[in-house]
This record gives sequence, C-alpha cells and structure tokens, in this order.
Amino acid sequence: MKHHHPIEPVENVLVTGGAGFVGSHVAWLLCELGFRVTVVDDLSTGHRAAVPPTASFVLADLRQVGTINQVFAERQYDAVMHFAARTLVGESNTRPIDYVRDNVGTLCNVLQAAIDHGTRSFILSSTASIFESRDGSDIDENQVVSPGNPYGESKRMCERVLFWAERSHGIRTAVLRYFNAAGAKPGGDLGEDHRPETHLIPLVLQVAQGRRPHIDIFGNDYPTRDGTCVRDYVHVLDLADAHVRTLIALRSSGALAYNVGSGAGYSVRQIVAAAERVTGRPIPTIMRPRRMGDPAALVANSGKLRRELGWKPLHSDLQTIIRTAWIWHSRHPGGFGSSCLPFPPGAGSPSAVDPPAAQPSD
Ligand SMILES: NC(=O)c1ccc[n+]([C@@H]2O[C@H](COP(=O)([O-])OP(=O)(O)OC[C@H]3O[C@@H](n4cnc5c(N)ncnc54)[C@H](O)[C@@H]3O)[C@@H](O)[C@H]2O)c1
Ligand SMILES: O=c1ccn([C@@H]2O[C@H](COP(=O)(O)OP(=O)(O)O[C@H]3O[C@H](CO)[C@@H](O)[C@H](O)[C@H]3O)[C@@H](O)[C@H]2O)c(=O)[nH]1
Repeated sequence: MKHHHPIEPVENVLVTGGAGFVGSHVAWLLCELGFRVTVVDDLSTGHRAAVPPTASFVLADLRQVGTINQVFAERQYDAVMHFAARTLVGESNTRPIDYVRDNVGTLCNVLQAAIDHGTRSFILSSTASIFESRDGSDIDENQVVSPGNPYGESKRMCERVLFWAERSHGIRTAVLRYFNAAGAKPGGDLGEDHRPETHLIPLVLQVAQGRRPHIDIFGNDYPTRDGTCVRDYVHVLDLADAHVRTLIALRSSGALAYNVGSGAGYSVRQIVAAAERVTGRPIPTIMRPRRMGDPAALVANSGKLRRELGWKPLHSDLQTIIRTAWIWHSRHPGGFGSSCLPFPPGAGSPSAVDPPAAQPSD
C-alpha cells in the first residue's frame, strides 16, 4: 500500500495514547506516510502490540511531570497528538474527580512540555460528549457546548486550556471532536481491544461470536425513532485521515476545531440488526435501564471539516465499520496477543476494503 508522502523534512510527531484504539490507528497511518512517530503510553488500557513497529515507544504515565519532560528532552517534536485519556462516559459518572484530574492534568503536563520545548502544533482528541443531545438534527461547531457527563466536562476543560495556551504562548492548536469511533484497520491485525470491553459494537460482535449470551440495551425510553440511543459511528481510518489533514493545516493556521463523524445516526437496535446481517448470526438483546449520563442522540455535522480540509469519510458506512471490526474480532478472538485465525466466512479478504485515502493536499 503506497501513500502520498508529506513534504520534507520528515516531521517528528509525539503520539500520546498511541497504544490505544484510535491512537494506534493514527500512529500506523503516520508511519505509513513517512512521519517519524514516538508513542508514549502507560498501557493502562492500550497494548504494546498495537504500536507500529517503526514507531519509537516510551512506557510512561503522563500524570507524572518528570517523565514527560524526559520524553521531550530526547527529541524535538514538530507536533503532538494527544490521545491519552480516561474515555468512558458511563464510568465517568462514578469517578468524576478522577476523570477531571487525570484528563485535565495529563493534558496540562503534555501541553506545558510541548510549549517549553518549542513544539509547533498540538492536536487534542475531544469528543461529541461536550455537546447536549439533539434528536432530529445534527451537531455542528456552533452548537451549545454543554456536557452531560464528567468525561465530556473534562474534555471541555481541556479544550479551554488549549484555547488560552494558544493565545498566551502561540502554540498552534486543534481540537477534533470525534463522535463514536469504531471499525478496524483492513487486514484484520489492528483493532479495538478494551478490557473489560464496554463499547457497543465490539460487545455486539462478541455476542455474535458466542462469547457473550446477549447484549444489554441501555434504555428504550429515549425520545428517538425506536426509543434507544442514537450515535454517529465513524471509522477509525477516517479519524486517522482527519488527523493527518489537521496536522498539515496547522502548518499555516491555528485555533482549529472540528466535529468528526459520518453524519448518519444509528440507534442501538439498528446497530444490533446491522451486525446480525453482517455476521449472519443471531444477536439476542435484553432491555436494561438507561446508563447514567448517556445523551439520547449525537449525530455530527462535519461540513466544516469537509469544506476547510477536504475530508471525506470513505470507510464510515455502517456495513464497512461492522465488517472490518468483525474481521478483527474473528481473527483475534482474545484481542492483542491472541492467535491469528483465518478470515471469517463471507467477510471478504483485506483487499475487499479500500486502503485509507489520506491524500493531504499542501
Ligand atoms: N473511542 C471513541 O469513540 C472516542 C470518541 C471521542 C473521543 N475519543 C477520545 O480519543 C482518545 C482515544 O480514545 P480510545 O478509544 O482510543 O481509548 P483507549 O483507551 O483505547 O486509548 C487511550 C490510550 O491512552 C493510554 N493512557 C491513558 N492514560 C494514560 C496516562 N496517564 N499516561 C499514558 N498513557 C495513558 C492508554 O493506555 C491507551 O493506550 C481519548 O482521548 C478519547 O477520549 C474517543
Ligand atoms: O452494552 C452496551 C453498551 C452501550 N450501549 C449503548 O450504546 C451507545 C454507545 O455506547 P458506547 O459504545 O459505550 O459509546 P459512548 O458511551 O457513546 O461513548 C463513546 O463515544 C463518545 C463520543 O460520542 C466518546 O467520547 C467516548 O470516549 C466513547 O466511549 C450508548 O447509547 C450506550 O448506552 C448499550 O446499549 N449497551
């Protein structure tokens, strides 16, 4: 798979949380495009095996100021992509202080070090969770920011820290508010592996695999088309492409903020039905009460990202998201470190899915 290469000289990019689900996919794309990547991660929820072999790896907890300064002392970074965070909406309701302290504290540590060492640009993983629910209409960058859970609140605070840091110190910043990241790298050897898993699509696929008896549906009394929550699922490869485009845009601009999603909303029931179609297996459901802090509906309007950076989601149709995730889970039933099994029947070969379309235009 050959890609368009960035302009010389090669840029050094520090990817925090690059052993995690989204960060590892972005790190892989950066390596494929010829960037020099350093991943720093404490492996609290990530996996060493997810880090691309050509990236440098530093095992460090970013809550410690000393360790992050050491990382910056060893190499001059042109850019930082900050993925490392606590990420679970449900859990954040039971640990609000941990979420704010760790997410804001980690961001402050990495950002201060980046400023002190003259790093030019900084991209933050933000989230749709900063917005309030909107059923029947999508969410652009002008929507009210009003987080419904401590996780979203912590990311809103991170966004504000970046705003003031850019004003005071001139570091160029971008926030990418992803909606629900899903899917896996075509090829079947990189994907989502959270332990315990709490995300809808991997859990649904574990039911299809016979590894769980059923999927719990958290609430059927929301004001949505079928009463279950509606989300916008965006393929990790399309997120990776958005990061590369943003990185390049930051060479000539700053203070960027984009909502990143497919623009299509699917209810929990629709996800279950789509996964039954893709896998050809039954997926039993059990109705449960609402999960605290879940907004009814979050669907992105990514028109700004499309217009300004030429981004186009190429893998985020639901069928491709579920099919690539299904290949990953089928080949690696125990996640990273488990044996590599053949492609599942009917899933197609890796070449059945197009390679990522990162053609950053300078
Ligand atoms: N997955 C989604 O749907 C989604 C949507 C919107 C935003 N985001 C954001 O994207 C980022 C990545 O999310 P993900 O789903 O890949 O999560 P993940 O848990 O798979 O990845 C997070 C990574 O950060 C590392 N990490 C966490 N705390 C750390 C610390 N103190 N020091 C060093 N490393 C640390 C973990 O080990 C892990 O590898 C997060 O900031 C998350 O809030 C994710
Ligand atoms: O067993 C389950 C798991 C989830 N859900 C529902 O499925 C939807 C999606 O849930 P989940 O996959 O846990 O993702 P979210 O809670 O929407 O959060 C994800 O998406 C956010 C952006 O929207 C990110 O910021 C978060 O980091 C990421 O975890 C929600 O309505 C859940 O209530 C169920 O019904 N049953």
